Amino acid sequence: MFAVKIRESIMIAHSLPDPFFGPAQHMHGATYVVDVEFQSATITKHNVVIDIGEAKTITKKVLAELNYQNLDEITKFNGQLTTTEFLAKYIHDEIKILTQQTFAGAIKVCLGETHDAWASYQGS
Ligand SMILES: Nc1nc2c(c(=O)[nH]1)N=C([C@H](O)[C@H](O)COP(=O)(O)OP(=O)(O)OP(=O)(O)O)CN2
Repeated sequence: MFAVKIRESIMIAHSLPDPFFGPAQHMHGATYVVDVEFQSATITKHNVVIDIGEAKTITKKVLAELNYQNLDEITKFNGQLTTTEFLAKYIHDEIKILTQQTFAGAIKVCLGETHDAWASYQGS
């Protein structure tokens, strides 16, 4: 299996309004390190999984909607607990849509929320 991984980061604010999350029920900030891995059993005629420039451009486009935002104010997240797992899948799904013409492999999105905690979503 081949893979290309790129890294970006975003800063957001949000709350997780459920007693399950203890103090994180209240508004707080997070800086996520966002790792996006493009996986493929084959490589193209140019011997790449995906052009790294394209991978970064598309990832930045998806993240731009979230960066410096209060996620509680984003209408499409209404009623959702915007956990790291939820955001990893959301970012995955958006990147998948934007790469549907150019990349047929699997995508894994891993969000590092602190130096010692991560969550990820891997598509098929
Ligand atoms: N599986 C997840 N668990 C938690 C998430 C998450 O996104 N996925 N998010 C949070 C909070 O947003 C925040 O990042 C951390 O909150 P905090 O209560 O300080 O963290 P801990 O649960 O690690 O710490 P304890 O205070 O020991 O409970 C929380 N969990």
